[in-house]
Amino acid sequence: MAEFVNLCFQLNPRNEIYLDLFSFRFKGDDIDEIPEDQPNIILQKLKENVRKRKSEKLNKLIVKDGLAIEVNGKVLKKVKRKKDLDHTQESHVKSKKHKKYKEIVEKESKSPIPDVDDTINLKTISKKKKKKLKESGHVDSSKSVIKNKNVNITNDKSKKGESVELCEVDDHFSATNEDCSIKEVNNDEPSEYERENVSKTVIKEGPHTVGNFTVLGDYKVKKQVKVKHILPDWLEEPGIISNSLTQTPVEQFVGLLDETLINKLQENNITHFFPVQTQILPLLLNQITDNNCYGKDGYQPSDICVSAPTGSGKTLAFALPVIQTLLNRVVCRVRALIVLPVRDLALQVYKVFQTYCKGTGLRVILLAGQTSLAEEQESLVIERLNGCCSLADIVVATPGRLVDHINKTAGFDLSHLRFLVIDEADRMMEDIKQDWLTQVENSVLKLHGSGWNLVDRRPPIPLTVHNCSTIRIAFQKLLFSATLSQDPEKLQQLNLFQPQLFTTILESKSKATENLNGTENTESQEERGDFVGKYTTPASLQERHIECQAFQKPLMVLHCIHNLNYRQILCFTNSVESTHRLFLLIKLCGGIKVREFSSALTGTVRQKILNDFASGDINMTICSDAMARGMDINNVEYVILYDRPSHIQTYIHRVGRTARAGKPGTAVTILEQREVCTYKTMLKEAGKERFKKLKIKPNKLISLKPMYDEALEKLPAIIKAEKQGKKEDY
Ligand SMILES: Nc1ncnc2c1ncn2[C@@H]1O[C@H](COP(=O)(O)OP(=O)(O)OP(=O)(O)O)[C@@H](O)[C@H]1O
Repeated sequence: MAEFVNLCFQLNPRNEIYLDLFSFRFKGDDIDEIPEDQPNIILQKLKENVRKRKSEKLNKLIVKDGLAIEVNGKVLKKVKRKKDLDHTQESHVKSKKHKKYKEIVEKESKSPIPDVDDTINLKTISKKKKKKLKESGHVDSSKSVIKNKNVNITNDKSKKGESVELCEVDDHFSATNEDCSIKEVNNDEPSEYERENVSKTVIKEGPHTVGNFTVLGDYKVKKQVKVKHILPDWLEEPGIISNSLTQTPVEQFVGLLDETLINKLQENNITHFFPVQTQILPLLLNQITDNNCYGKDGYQPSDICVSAPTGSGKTLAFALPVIQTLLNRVVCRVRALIVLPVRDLALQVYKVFQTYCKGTGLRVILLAGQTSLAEEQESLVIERLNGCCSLADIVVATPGRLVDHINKTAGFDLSHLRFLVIDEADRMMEDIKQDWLTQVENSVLKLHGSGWNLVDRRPPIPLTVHNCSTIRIAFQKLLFSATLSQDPEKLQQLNLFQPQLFTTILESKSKATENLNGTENTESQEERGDFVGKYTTPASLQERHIECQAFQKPLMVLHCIHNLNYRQILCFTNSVESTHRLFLLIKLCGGIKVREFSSALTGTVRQKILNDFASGDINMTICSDAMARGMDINNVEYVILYDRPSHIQTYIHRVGRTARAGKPGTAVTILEQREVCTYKTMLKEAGKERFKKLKIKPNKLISLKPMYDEALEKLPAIIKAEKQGKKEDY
């Protein structure tokens, strides 16, 4: 019941209490009108709340910043500074209500409030009065001075941006003339937290007299709550990966990296390592033991989380250590599992593993629905006399197919898993709800045999001396993404063990850290908390935006193609439908080899489009977000964001299809006027403060208009025909 009463109060912002309960109806501030014989609990609560609110409001009878005054629930907009308020003593009106409130507040808060005699009450200056004053010439329209014998309010509008409006002052605008000691009456003692974290800045100017007039003091009370980032140490102090792709020669890794792998790198024209590789490779390679079952010195190795820009070479950063760790394996078992959100991506990573495993004897299998489940099962497990044997050392899979195999493939055994790599980890966390991770963990972390085990695979437990006494088979999770969430709550879902974070931070911050030469001060610590949830884009990426009206968006794409001569373009839309429509339109206009790429196409067709694009047979691909994440397409020079993405993560991944591996690239976002502000706010999340706008002269569009209009005319007929099943094969 009490909650219901509270609700009533919350619902009515003007402090008018409507309580229509048990057919009693109370309205307004007159709590004394509420009959005493009503249900006690309601009445008590009701009265209590009225008092509380009134006392709160009295507290707010304050000349606040810019003199925004709240009286009786009404916010009086801006009455300008105290110097504009020359109140006379004669304008002082003793307010009965004020007395009544004072009693209530004193009773409740036991803290004195200014005596009414010491206050100046600025009585109602209604709009009507204002009008009358205006009419009678008491108001100077240029300066909005209300001249009155007693009241003289000046609103100087001359200052730019300070709109001034005199509003109705209903009841009581009170302030003392003696010592200007209207203070916030604080009924509640500040809590421990408030004492520590809320700093109050009071800027106060005392009253002074000008002739017979007393000018009230103005003061501002600003409460500033210091929000402290309280993060676990591993998130608070990550390893920093440089955003500029400075390179370390591969030769420096001779001795650490197996010769076979160094040769393979050279075969693939990789002579230098990128920062993410320089950072992660030694860390993981140093954990390799003779028997790859165990971590270094028998300890369980830390899980690793990496957040580095798109195209910075994350795939090799996990592929090389995984392959090298497994090089000496004797029995073929599934020891590395790489999970990716979509099939195309899984296929891409599978190809990288195949390249570097060739000739090593390690077997890599793709479980992503490329072939039927039965075919995948055949390639995964073989039945021998002594039971099922694994045919794969490394499995690259999508979560759906992986779960299918865990549940349906006899002999698919993950109990020897050494690495679980989760690529595009933030996207994969969304799929956690599908429970794939629990299923994998259940398959991996089961006890070997029963009773006491010398080696076991229990879920991660706190690292204590006692827990270290049993040797554990190493099981390490490696998380990679360009937009890895650093939200501890989300990461918690992944059951990480002693995790370590490596992240790229915004340039200015890294410089600040560099300047400190490794010594930390308070400032750098504050900044450190700042990069949580912030993402970086490749240093070689140029970002632009075009502002236009909604109907002009296709014209802007045509402008990029025909006037700016953009080629090797990936153009992102927000849906499969708009991908198709835009594709038809661009195709009808001609002048460029264009294809569409979306989840509506089969895997084989999608692969063909990717290959054609990479070889230059196609100059433009219109796509949905199916291509936004992780896809490493050779040759992308321009990315056009035809529709504004709703999240910064989507933006980062889309624009990250170009400017990969240190190559130059340009991303252009087409925005409707109304979207510009949201776009800029979104980009500020990625630390972007400067926005470059592509200005397009109207006459540049005129030449494109006939072509565009003609295409638009033809479009409905084509779409209609398609709906009737007459789909043209492009
Ligand atoms: N050290 C290197 N030298 C030259 N090229 C490299 C190097 N490492 C990786 N690459 C190339 O850079 C491209 C991008 O690599 P990769 O796909 O691993 O990036 P990524 O960080 O995973 O990007 P995304 O976040 O978009 O998935 C690939 O074509 C890869 O072959």
